[in-house]
Order: sequence, then C-alpha cells, then structure tokens
Amino acid sequence: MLKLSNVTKRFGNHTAVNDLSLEIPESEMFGFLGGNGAGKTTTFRMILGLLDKTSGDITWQGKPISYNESHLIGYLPEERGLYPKLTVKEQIIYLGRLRGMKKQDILKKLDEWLERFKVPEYLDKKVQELSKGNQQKIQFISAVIHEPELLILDEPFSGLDPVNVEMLKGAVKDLKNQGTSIVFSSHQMEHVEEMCQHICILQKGAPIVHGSLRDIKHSFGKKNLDIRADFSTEYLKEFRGVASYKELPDGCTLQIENEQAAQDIFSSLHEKGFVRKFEIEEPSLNDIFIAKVGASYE
Ligand SMILES: Nc1ncnc2c1ncn2[C@@H]1O[C@H](COP(=O)(O)OP(=O)(O)OP(=O)(O)O)[C@@H](O)[C@H]1O
Repeated sequence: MLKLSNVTKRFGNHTAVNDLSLEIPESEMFGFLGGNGAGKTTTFRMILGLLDKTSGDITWQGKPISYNESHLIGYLPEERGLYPKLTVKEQIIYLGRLRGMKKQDILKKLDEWLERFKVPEYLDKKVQELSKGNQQKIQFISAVIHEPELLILDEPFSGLDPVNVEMLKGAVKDLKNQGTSIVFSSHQMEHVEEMCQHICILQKGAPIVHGSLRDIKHSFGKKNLDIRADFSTEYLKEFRGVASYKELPDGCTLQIENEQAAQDIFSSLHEKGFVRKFEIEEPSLNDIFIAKVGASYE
C-alpha cells in the first residue's frame, strides 16, 4: 500500500499540498483528481522523491520509499520528456539501464511493447520523427519497461486518438490485473470512471472528496433524470426538486434532489402527452466534480 501521512508542501508562502493523508490500495487503479493547480503533480513529485516534502511521511509497503530502488516506481509525467535526438531503441535502453535492467532484457521487452502498440517499425526512428501520440506510446513504454510495482500516470491519454486511447487503456488494465498498483490522474472523468474503484478529488492541496467511487456516487444524493417526450418539457425547469435543467432537442436531462422528485415529475408528464423515455441514472463523476470543485471556486 502507498500511504501518505499528513504530507504538506509549501513554496514560500503558498501551500500547494496541505496536510494530505491518503491510503492507496495495492493492485488497484486509484484516481487522483483535482482542478488545475490543485496539487496533483506536486504530490506525485514528492512520492517520486523529485521534490522534498515540507512535512509528513510517504511509505510504500510500510517503509519509506527508497529512491535507490528505482525499479520500484514508474512515472509517466504530464509534460513528456524524451530526448528528441535519440532513437526509440537508444532512449529505452538508456532508461532501462538506469533502472538496473540488462540490455538484452530491455530489447526483448521493448520489442513486445512495440508489437503490442502496433509500431514495431519505430525501433530505430528518432523520437523527434514521431507524431505526438506515438511519442506518448514510447513515453509510456519508458515508464513500464522495468515492470514497476507502483506506476504513476499523469494524464496518460491526453493527445491520443480514440483508437490509441483504447490501446493504452488495455495495456494499463493488463498491468493492473498483473498486480501493479496504479495512481492515475486525468481531467477526463469518463476514463477515471471506467478504470478506478477509489478516487480522491483534491482542492487547494487537500481532499474534498475521497473514497470508493460507488459510495461517493451514492452519497452525492442527486441523480440524473433523462426524459424524451413529444411535447415541451421546459416547465420542468421550475419544478420542485429539480436542481438543474439541460434542454435537449427531444426532451431534457435533469439533475434531481431525490427520488420523490422523480415520482412527481413522472405524474406530471403523464398528463401532458406521450413520453418515450424516462430514466433515472446515477450521477456521473463529471457531475460530482463540477458540483464539488465548482462550488469551491465560487
Ligand atoms: N516549483 C514551484 N514553485 C512555486 N509554486 C509551485 C511550484 N510547483 C507548483 N507550484 C504551485 O503549486 C500549486 C499546485 O501545482 P500542481 O502543479 O501540483 O497542480 P496540479 O494539480 O498538477 O495542476 P494541473 O492539473 O493544472 O496540472 C499551484 O498553485 C502551482 O502554481
């Protein structure tokens, strides 16, 4: 387990991470979220030992992380940092050697990954000759080539086309199933929703939401209501128990305070005409993020 206990980081007068305590379970994918400037990257850098903590402790399996054991952690940073003039092969050999791997093991693994990502022809290409998305595949390979126990992925899917997103997602899921513990940061809530059981939403360096995604959704209270009807549903904007209203060409999506509101809306719709769809849905992580982070912006 990765454990952060009362971790604080100050830059001068500014507190970027504020007394943060978190337990990140093993062999799981943990969603580490937050608005811009919330403190995610700063936290990652402290976990990686790239930045000193102002105070607090970070442990892996009960022991302080030893950065001499560089095979332990893999990191895909948000700002990608490959050497443009090296070939893919030279680049990955260099990084693999830094993590204590033998050259022949690196080349074997690299071949497997390039095959998996359908880019075997890039082995001897210079990084600067690759497109942004393909550079990202290489950066991902550089983060996992040494089979780390703990993998930190900062916005792994940004800049990738939908086919490549699925390809990388498949690789990340396989690593998780093989036992890798993954901390995953993304502004794309649908990816987090699909892949993470537990999440934390950070705001000003401290968690405003933390726990299992299922419990968080349950305790949020508000649900979404999707309605399609052959008449105008605009009157529902002002209906009791409706927290928000979004008009659609053939109906609307509402956020409702509770299930009683859904009952009342259902009765009122019946009197007006033909209803083609009426569906109550769990709130999305996007709804929760906007409600919680948006509220603290105000
Ligand atoms: N080296 C630094 N010196 C001073 N302030 C810093 C430094 N690094 C980060 N900060 C500040 O700390 C806060 C947290 O930044 P951080 O990069 O951790 O946010 P983030 O959650 O990763 O944001 P984003 O989603 O925009 O990448 C910000 O207010 C930022 O300006």
